[in-house]
Amino acid sequence: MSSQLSSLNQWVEDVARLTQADRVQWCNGSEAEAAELRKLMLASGDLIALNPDTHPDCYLHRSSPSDVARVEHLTFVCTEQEIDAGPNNHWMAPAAAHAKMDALFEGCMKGRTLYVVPYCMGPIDSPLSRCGVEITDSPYVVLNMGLMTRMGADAQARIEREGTFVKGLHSTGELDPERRFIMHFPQELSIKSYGSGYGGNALLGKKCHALRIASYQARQEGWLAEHMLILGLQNPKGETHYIAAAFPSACGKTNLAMLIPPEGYRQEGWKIWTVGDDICWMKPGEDGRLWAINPEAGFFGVAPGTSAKTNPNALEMLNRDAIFTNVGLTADNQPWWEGLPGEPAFDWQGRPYDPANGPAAHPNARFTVGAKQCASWSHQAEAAHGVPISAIVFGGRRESLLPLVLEARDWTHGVMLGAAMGSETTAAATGAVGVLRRDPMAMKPFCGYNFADYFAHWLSFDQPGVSLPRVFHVNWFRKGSDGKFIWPGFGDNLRVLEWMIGRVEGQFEAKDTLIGRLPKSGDIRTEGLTLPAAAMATLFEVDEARWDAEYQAFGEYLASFGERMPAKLVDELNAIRARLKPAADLRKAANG
Ligand SMILES: Nc1nc2c(ncn2[C@@H]2O[C@H](COP(=O)(O)OP(=O)(O)OP(=O)(O)O)[C@@H](O)[C@H]2O)c(=O)[nH]1
Ligand SMILES: O=C([O-])CC(=O)C(=O)O
Ligand SMILES: [Mn+2]
Repeated sequence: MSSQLSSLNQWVEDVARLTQADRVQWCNGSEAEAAELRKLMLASGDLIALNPDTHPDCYLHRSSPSDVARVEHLTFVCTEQEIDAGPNNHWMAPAAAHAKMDALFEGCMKGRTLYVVPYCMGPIDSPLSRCGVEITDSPYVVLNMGLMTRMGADAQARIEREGTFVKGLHSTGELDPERRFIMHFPQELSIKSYGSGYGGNALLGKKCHALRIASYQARQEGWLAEHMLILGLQNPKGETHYIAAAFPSACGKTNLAMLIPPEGYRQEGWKIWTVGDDICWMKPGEDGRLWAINPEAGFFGVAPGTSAKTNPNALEMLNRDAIFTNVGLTADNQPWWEGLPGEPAFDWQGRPYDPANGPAAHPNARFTVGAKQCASWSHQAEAAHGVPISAIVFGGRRESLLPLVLEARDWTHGVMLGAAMGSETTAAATGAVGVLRRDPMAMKPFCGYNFADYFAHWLSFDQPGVSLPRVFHVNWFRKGSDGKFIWPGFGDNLRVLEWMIGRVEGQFEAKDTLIGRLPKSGDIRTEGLTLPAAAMATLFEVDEARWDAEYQAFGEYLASFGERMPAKLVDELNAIRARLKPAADLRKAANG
């Protein structure tokens, strides 16, 4: 027996003893295994079969009402030194965290089955991929990991060959919010999660491994683990450019990744290919470009708002072999959420629908589905070497200030634009919704180490001989004085992607401004849109005084990290501020 196998076996044995599980089941990822689990869950009521005529092999799962989103206040990064986790993370000393968690795990699987779930994040034969094993007592987690990762025998074989793997230990426990913690030990490549059965808290391959642990590893090994979608944009000449985009949770990654071009663009031959919708691992290749893989094999997407109008590709892939979590039901047992036609009969908690109780679907209701069911799924998503990235896009949900699109002058400025990201909060995490918060690179909840070191890591990619992607910032969410979104968004976002790729190919000039490069009037095509007269002007308005205030706050944020913050980033910001201030004063005097 290889030593890896024995270390895996040893760990499983130790956990089985600690948790006092009734039985241990090694998962091989077969269809028979999944069918057996579904049968078990249908019998226990953990799954409800949906209408077999409209939704064959589709199921509904209802979470405990107090367990419907990620819990950032209960999520910890446990490095030896607190400063390595940084002010951007909650921290606990590893020894204290292990003691706390092991006390919770002690005897917690009595009467339950312990599932051993080996998985590979990324194509099974890719050097960019990394493996892990999740131990869980939740069959829901096993089913979801089966859809979201390359799970089972092949992954186990790679682990036995390779040696290192991330150890993730999970129990739903009693689903008591007072006994719930998500702990990360990046220096040990391990995760302990207790008391939640929900998505990002429980499917440990996703946010816990592929972002928090992987970002830490990536820094040491010279790559990047990011909260980004990856799409291929094919132009009428048949050439495909790949774009990676970071938007915070519930800010449009899945929608952009599956975009269907507006009618006129379709006729010209434009097409979007989906490589990933949530996570991107990228590394400089021998040619100096960044090459990216999607470590996931499925989609765990936000259901509400998904419709034939906003995301037809997603809707179409959800009518078979899918799991729905916390959606409503129609009278004939179809899944229902706000944004779909028809009427709900039951809400996400199984109560007869009553608008007085709020929406029928929980705002963070999700679907889980294998990626291959997506009509726009890219053949390149399985490529071991990944895809070359031409453009990196940052974006947030901002009702004012941020223009529709902005291009960075160079890599350092691009890193600054990413670091300066802010977004209004959404239902993807528990807490108030719609509050502006800083969310650098959409990684605030997911970076497994000190943001100051993270920004330095990003800056370090600018080396002689590299050809880094161009960097952009977008905002689909700017609102007019009527309180409505100005930009139509969704499919029409292609118009903005077209401009970006035009910039990459040297087809368009841009307008240099104090905050970055903006499109020249007319370069973003608006034919076929019915926009209010001044819409484009409003979308690109630059208010120097408000930018100065924004960047003053950003400067204070950077300063809050102290000495560790790279001077290069601070200098970049200060150089911009030095020009903004006089411009703001000048404008004030002119208006004055
Ligand atoms: N106005 C507007 N809303 C959008 C646009 N794209 C997405 N949305 C809305 O944003 C919400 C979330 O979109 P998703 O694409 O699921 O977000 P995500 O970034 O993939 O979310 P996570 O899975 O949580 O990481 C949905 O309610 C969408 O309808 C857009 O271009 N304009
Ligand atoms: O992690 C989750 O639960 C879902 C998700 O993609 C996010 O919140 O960004
Ligand atoms: Mn996400």
